[in-house]
Amino acid sequence: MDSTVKIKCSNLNLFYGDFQALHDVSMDIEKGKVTALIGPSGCGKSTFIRALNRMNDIIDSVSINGTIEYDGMDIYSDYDVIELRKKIGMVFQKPNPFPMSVFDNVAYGPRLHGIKDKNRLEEIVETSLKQAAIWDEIKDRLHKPALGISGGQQQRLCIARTLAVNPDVVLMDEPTSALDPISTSRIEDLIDELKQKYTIVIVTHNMQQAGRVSDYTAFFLNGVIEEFGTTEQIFFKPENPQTEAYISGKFG
Ligand SMILES: Nc1ncnc2c1ncn2[C@@H]1O[C@H](COP(=O)(O)OP(=O)(O)OP(=O)(O)O)[C@@H](O)[C@H]1O
Repeated sequence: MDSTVKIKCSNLNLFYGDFQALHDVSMDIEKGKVTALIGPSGCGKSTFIRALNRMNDIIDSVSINGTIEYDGMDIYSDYDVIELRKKIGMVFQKPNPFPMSVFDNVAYGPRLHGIKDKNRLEEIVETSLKQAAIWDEIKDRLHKPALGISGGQQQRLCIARTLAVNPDVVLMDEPTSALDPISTSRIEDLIDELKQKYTIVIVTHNMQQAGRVSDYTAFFLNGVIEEFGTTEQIFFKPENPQTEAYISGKFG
């Protein structure tokens, strides 16, 4: 496998019962870059991003064929799902902190993976909150309930919680759709910083956001990748008329 490819998806078909939600999807996700998934509602973006860390496994009706390789290993046959989700973390559309303190939210994953030493946990919590650009705002409220902080802070806390288990890839499914413009802009700045260390895949409905944060963009339509390329090419020189129509706001 090409060493710049972090995740290689080949001829992926995904079904919910009889309904086929993804058709023959192939995509190379490049290491250390941000890849945006765009397309109208119901075109399969969330289904695809959830396939990358096997979040669809929890849905009984789902069946999949094709392959997804992460660092050259098949995620469906070579990985234990817990280990896979540690390496490929996920941030959801709505901030979903656990009903516990800020500290315990971030320490949750490391504890689950066997870290018990108090000093080590404190170190991880601080580093993760710093990486998620929320430490300064929250450092005096570490032992307060996470549900009591603002929505934008909760989403950065959820990013910190994802980073605390030292992932390699971070999947973000519309991470700013529930946030105000200032919180959105903070998360976008954060994505820019995080890509120095992580490979990021982001689903977004916001075209400006895709343009601002991503290096590569995939345009999905009816469960098919209509076009995939550098964000610059997709936005300024789309080859497919459907991509052009979507980007210029003619549908979706
Ligand atoms: N659990 C499920 N069971 C059955 N069908 C589903 C399930 N989840 C999604 N689908 C269907 O699969 C298709 C793709 O849905 P998906 O959520 O992946 O689209 P999307 O592009 O992320 O949409 P949106 O932008 O609205 O979030 C849709 O037709 C949807 O109704």
